[in-house]
Amino acid sequence: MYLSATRQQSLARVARQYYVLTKPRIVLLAVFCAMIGMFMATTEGESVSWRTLLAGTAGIGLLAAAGFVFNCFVERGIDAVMWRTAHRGSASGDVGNTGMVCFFLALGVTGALLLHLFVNPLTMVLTLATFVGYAIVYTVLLKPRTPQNIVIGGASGAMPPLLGWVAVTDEITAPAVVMFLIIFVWTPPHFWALALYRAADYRRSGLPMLPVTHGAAFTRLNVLLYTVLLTAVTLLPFAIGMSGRFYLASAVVLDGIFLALAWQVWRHYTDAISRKTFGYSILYLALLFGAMLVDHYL
Ligand code: HEM
Ligand SMILES: CC(C)=CCC/C(C)=C/CC/C(C)=C/COP(=O)(O)OP(=O)(O)O
Repeated sequence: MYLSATRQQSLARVARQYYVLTKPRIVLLAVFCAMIGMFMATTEGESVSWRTLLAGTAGIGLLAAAGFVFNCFVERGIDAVMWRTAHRGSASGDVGNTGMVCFFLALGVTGALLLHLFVNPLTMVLTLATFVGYAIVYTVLLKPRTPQNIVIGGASGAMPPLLGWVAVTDEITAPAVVMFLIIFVWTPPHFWALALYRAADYRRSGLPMLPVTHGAAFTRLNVLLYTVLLTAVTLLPFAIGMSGRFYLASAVVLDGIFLALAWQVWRHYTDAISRKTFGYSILYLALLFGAMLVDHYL
C-alpha cells in the first residue's frame, strides 16, 4: 500500500504524540535502574539470563510507560494550563481519550504478560502494584490533595531497582530495599528543585505542590535536608557490604556536588541554580547506580 508523503508525515506526527505521552527519558532511567537491580542480584560468576534481562526490562518499561500515559490521560486538563506540559497531545487534544485508554491498556497488558510468562509472578505482581501506586495512589489520590504527594508517591518511583532484583532472585532482600531507599530519598530534592523554578506553573494548575502550599523558603530547606539524608542513605550499600570502595568514593563525590548545589538552593537561590540542581539530580542517579554496577564487577 503506497502512502502519500503527507499521509506519512501525519502518521509520524501522531506516533510522536503518543511516544511523548510515555515520558520516554523517565522510562529510560527507570529501566536503567531496574537493570542495575538485576545485575546487583547476581553472585560471583553468575550472569543475568537474556530471558530475564530482555523480558524483565521490557515488562517493567512497558508498565512504567502505561503509568505515564494514564497520568497524561487523567491530568489532560491540568497539563493544558501548565506551560511545561501544555505541548503534550493529551493536553492539546491532538491525542483522543479513546486512543490514550487503548494505548495505556495495550502497554500495561503487554508488560504484565511479559513479566508473568518470562520472568516470575512476584515481579509481575510487584510491578503491577507499582503501576497502581503511581497511576492511582499518586496521580489520582495524592497529587491533587497533599504537598507530600511526591514523597509518598516516590515509593513507586523507587521500585525499579527492587523489581530488577526480584526478577533475578524471586525475593526481596536487604540490598533491594537499600536501592529502593536511595531513590525514595532522592525523589524530593529531584522534584522540588523543579517545582521551585516552576512554582508559577504549579500555582496556575491548582496542584498543592510544596512551593505553593508552604512557600519557596520551606521548600528550599527541604531540598537541603533531604539531600543531607540522601548522603547518609547512599552510604548504606558500603555499610552492609553490598558495595565496595569504588562505589563509596563515587557516592562521596556525587553527594558532595549534590550537597553544594542544595546549599546554594537554600542560601543563594536563583531559578538557574534550581534548574541546575534538577538537571544534576538526574545525572547523579544515573552515575550513582552506574558506579554501583562497576563496583559489583571489580
Ligand atoms: C514521584 C516521583 C517523581 C516525580 C514527582 C518526578 C517529577 C518529574 C517532573 C515533573 C519532571 C519534568 C518532566 C517534564 O517536564 O516532562 C521530571 C523529569 C525527569 N525525571 Fe522525575 N520525578 C519523579 C521520579 C523520578 C524517577 C524515579 C526517575 C527515574 C528513576 C525520574 C527521572 C526523571 C528524568 C530522567 C527526567 C527528565 C525527563 C525529560 O527530560 O524528558 N524521576 N521528573
Ligand atoms: C510501573 C512502574 C515501573 C512505574 C515507574 C515508576 C516511576 C519511575 C515513577 C516516576 C514518577 C514520576 C516520573 C512522576 C512524574 O511526575 P508527574 O507524573 O506528576 O509529572 P508531570 O507533571 O510531568 O506529569
